[in-house]
Amino acid sequence: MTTVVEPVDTTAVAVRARGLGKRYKDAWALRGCTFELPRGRVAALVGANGAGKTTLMTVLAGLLRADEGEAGVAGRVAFVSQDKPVYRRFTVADMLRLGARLNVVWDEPRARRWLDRFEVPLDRACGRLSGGQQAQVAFALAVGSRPDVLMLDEPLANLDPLARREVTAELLAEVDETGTTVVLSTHVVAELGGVADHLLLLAHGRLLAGGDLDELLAHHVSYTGPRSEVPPALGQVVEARHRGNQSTFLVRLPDGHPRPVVAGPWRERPVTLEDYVLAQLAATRKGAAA
Ligand SMILES: Nc1ncnc2c1ncn2[C@@H]1O[C@H](COP(=O)(O)OP(=O)(O)OP(=O)(O)O)[C@@H](O)[C@H]1O
Repeated sequence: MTTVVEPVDTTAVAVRARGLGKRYKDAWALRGCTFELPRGRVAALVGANGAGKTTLMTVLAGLLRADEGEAGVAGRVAFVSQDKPVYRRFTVADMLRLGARLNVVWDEPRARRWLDRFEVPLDRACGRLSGGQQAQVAFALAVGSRPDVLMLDEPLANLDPLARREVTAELLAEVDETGTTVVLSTHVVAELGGVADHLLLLAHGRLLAGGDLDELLAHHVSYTGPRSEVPPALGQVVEARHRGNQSTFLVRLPDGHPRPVVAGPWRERPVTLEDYVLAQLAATRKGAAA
């Protein structure tokens, strides 16, 4: 089977995958992956360990050949891998010079601004920087290359809580300023609220859910009430939790029905990204064990 990673020619779509699959020897790490990511979005790529996130990003970035299906990316891609490679003997300033030589497009002030923002010393050898500072060098090189699509594999790992918040804020500023599309894989789902506006959820190499985050969350609701085997309204139960006399259900509302109104003692609350992702991950883990 042939796999093509080719430029996407529509103006609205930044990344497209059609039936994308990748296997390592006989084991499929990614299978039947189909989605379109509109331009200018920040997509959270989430899934359990081994779900296929790194494989998907590496294939989309054109660094790994897929075994089936097609992938397309509009424009230039920058990919910051999980290990955030920097040359240990090079100073940060050397890395900037390298960025200028290796990239077709290079925006030095943009890269320097990122390093200044996170107080990374330009004259220090990368091997003498902390893990978080090395990550900042890798991000600075990526944003300096002015990509159309920026792929970040676990950008928040190694960063302290304040740096995590600041990095996500900077990424949003990048998107606003340049229209860059961002795909970021992460396990730190709680910190993506207000950052990601699109979700790609992988489980066992398959795309379990994908699409506009607001739309997806608006189709789900959480009910808490007296212990019960069933929720108080129609819908597909994504997750049921029972503790003592209390039950909590995360429910996907049926399409084409008006939103149900539930009466006391049941309480209804909107579903957050973290609720949704944790419920989906728990469901796939139970499914796998069954
Ligand atoms: N080079 C490789 N050779 C063989 N199998 C691999 C290789 N790389 C990944 N895999 C397997 O492919 C599957 C998907 O791995 P991948 O690294 O894409 O997952 P991930 O979602 O990024 O995981 P994590 O959250 O732990 O980083 C896993 O089962 C993994 O063991």
